[in-house]
Parts: sequence; structure tokens; C-alpha cells
Amino acid sequence: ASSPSSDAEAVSRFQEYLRIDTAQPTPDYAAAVAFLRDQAAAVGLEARTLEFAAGKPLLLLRWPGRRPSLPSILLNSHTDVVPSEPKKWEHAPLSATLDEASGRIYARGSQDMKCVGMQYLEAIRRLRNAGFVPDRNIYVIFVPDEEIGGHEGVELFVASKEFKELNVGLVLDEGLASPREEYRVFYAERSPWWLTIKAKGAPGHGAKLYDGSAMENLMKSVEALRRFRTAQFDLVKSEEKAEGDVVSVNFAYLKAGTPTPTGFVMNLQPSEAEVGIDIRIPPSVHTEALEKRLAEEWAPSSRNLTFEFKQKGSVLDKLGKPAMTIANSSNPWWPVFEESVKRAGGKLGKPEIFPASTDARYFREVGIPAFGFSPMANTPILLHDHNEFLSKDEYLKGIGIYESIIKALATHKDDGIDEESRAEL
Ligand SMILES: CSCC[C@H](NC(C)=O)C(=O)O
Ligand SMILES: [Zn+2]
Ligand SMILES: [Zn+2]
Repeated sequence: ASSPSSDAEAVSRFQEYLRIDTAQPTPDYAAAVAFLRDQAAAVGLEARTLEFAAGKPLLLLRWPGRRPSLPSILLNSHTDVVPSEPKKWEHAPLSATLDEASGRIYARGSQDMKCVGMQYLEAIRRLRNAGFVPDRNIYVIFVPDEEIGGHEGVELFVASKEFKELNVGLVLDEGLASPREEYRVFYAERSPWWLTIKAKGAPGHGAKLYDGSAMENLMKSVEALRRFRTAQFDLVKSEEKAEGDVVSVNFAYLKAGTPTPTGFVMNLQPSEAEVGIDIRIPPSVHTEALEKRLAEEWAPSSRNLTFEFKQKGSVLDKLGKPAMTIANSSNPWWPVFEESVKRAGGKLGKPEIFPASTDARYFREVGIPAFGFSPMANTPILLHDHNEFLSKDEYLKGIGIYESIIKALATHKDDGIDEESRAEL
């Protein structure tokens, strides 16, 4: 159970974690893992640091269950965060300032997703203090590199023998804050495509109108992609489709021109131009069809354009079907999860497709069910934004929610989850 003094301690542990600079592209993973190992020791969990890529540690914690042959629960969080523009924040993003008047804790990672990692540990601390012993093994992992695609983090972990030995039955990973009273829960996600389109073209005088300049070639692509973007966005605005059910297109950067020490040459049409694009594709959309449009319509070689994928995620399982976790009672884990949230006083919205990307896709791809969930209600969605914050009270409420979830998931019942194990007995 919580008390005012234990709550204050939990909040200051959260702030301590937030103050460790794990921003991409140079996250201090060593400091994060050292801090988390201390936390794990204090909670009484076994710890192993695994390193599937040099300098990118993955911390694996274990709370042994009474019946270790049962499928286990894996609680995932990533230790890295996205960079920030400190000057544009009200409180420095590494300060983890607790604004006394509003109760908000400002920090990069306060929503995405240092909150969740620490809430898992705090919930386990409370359950252990109350004498609870899980039936299943409970694993907690703190993983690197999620924000840059997870290739040297969870992608390698899922392929490892260490992972197979865990016999994972269900994964919990990150969700999103909810401005409403209902928590959001996610059963699938869109595929991430990060790509560059490069244009070449004839250089020339800035006063001359001519066809085939690099900028003209590129802007035609940008215009076509914008038309597609508008059509998709209109479906969301008219509430015909949810955010996770349309293709999103956003421009990350534009690069062109001939630089000078003070700016750019203005009367010279450049011979090269480039745009960076972030595209997210729902599981229901055929990526082959989109790739065809990319090659023929958005970046045709006939207009001197080339494209390159920087990230080309897929959300397909081994059979080539969209990797989705069933979020109804035909998946025996679902009612256990759903009821445990309710029991702790939480309300759950309708399960959704996550609009961005998470490491959960790597687990779903190998057939392991995964729910995306971050218990932050009554909170604006500020991940990757300036002034990311989470209120102290929501943070503490989330610990109680995880206490209930972990307790329920850890407990073996005759609910269909452990049919195979029962047959063995
Ligand atoms: C392509 S992996 C990047 C992961 C990141 N996840 C979140 C939740 O912000 C994203 O969607 O951009
Ligand atoms: Zn995240
Ligand atoms: Zn993120």
C-alpha cells in the first residue's frame, strides 16, 4: 500500500531516473543501467545485463514465480528518449522539475516512457512488501534504442536464446496518454517508413523559368504526397476513421540550396534537393501497393528522383499476416488484463491501433501477444513534444493500476491461459 512518505519517495526515484540523460543520439545507457540495477536490488529482483550490440545494454530483471514452468509475463520499457530543444521548454527537460502548484513533473521521458519503467518497479515493490508471490515468473526489461527503431535492442533480444528461455506468454509495452478519463490500450500498430527522396535537375540562373530543375522535380513529389496526406487526414477529421487506421505522411526535413556563410545563394537554382518523410501504414493497408505508388507517382526515376528507406518496419507475423493481438475474450489474457484495470478503479477505452511505433511489434511478429498501455489519464499527449510532463498524482495512480495488473497476470487460474501446462501436470 502507499503512504504520503512512500509516495514522496517514489516520486523522487522517478525524478532521479528522468535526470539521467538518455537522449538519442548519445544516450548514457551506462548511467541508466547502473541506476536501475540499484533500484532492482532495493526491490529484491534478480538482475542480468545483456549486451546484444556493443554499448547498448539491455537490463533483464526477474521476479521468480512459484511455478516457473508457466508462461511468463514480460514488462517492457525503453531507456532511451528523443532529444529536446531545452530553450523552448518552461522547465529544463533534464530537470524533472515538480511544479508545486500544478503537481506536474516536467521532463523528457516523463510520458515516453520512463514513467512506465519505474511504475513497474514501484508496483512490484508494493506487491513484495505486501507478501505477494507470483505463480508465473515476472520479467522486467529496460531496453535500448527504441526511439531509433529497436534494431539493436528488442529486435536482437527477441531473436536470442536468452529470450526463448523466458517462455514469455504476454508482453506489456507502452501506450499513450489520454486526455480523457479512460486509459487507452493498443493491440497492434502501424508500420514505420522513414525515407528520403532525392531529386537531381538542371542548375541555372535564378531568374530563368525552365523545366526539370531539381527543386521543381522534388516539389511535384511533395505536392503529390501532400494531396495524399490531406485525403487521409480528412478521413480522421470527419471521424470516418481513427488515427491508427489511416496512412500518415509527414515531412521531417527539406534540404537544398547552395550555402554561404550567412545564408544561401539566392539567384542559383540548385542541382540537388532532398526531402525526408515519415510515413506510418496501418496493418490493413498493403505496403506493396504503396511502394508501387512511391516508385511510379511520388519518386519516379523519369523525373530524376530516387528514394531510399532509412527505416522500413513491417508488422507481419511469420505467415505474412498483420501481427495483431486479439483484444477480446477469445484471448484469455484480455479479460484478466481488462478486469484488473477496472478493479483498480481505472476505465479502459476501446482497444486501438497504435498510431506510431513501439517495440511491441517485434514480440507480436513472433506470435507473442502484446498490449500497449501507459496508465496516464486526464493528460495531454506530449510525447516527443516540448514541455512533456506527467502529473505526480497520475504517476502514483498508475502504480496502483500496475499493482492490480501484475497481481492478476501473475496468478494462475483455470481460465484457459495455462491449458498446455495443465495437461503436463
Ligand atoms: C521506427 S521506431 C520509432 C519509435 C517511435 N515510438 C514512439 C512511441 O514514439 C516512433 O514511433 O517514432
Ligand atoms: Zn516510447
Ligand atoms: Zn518515443
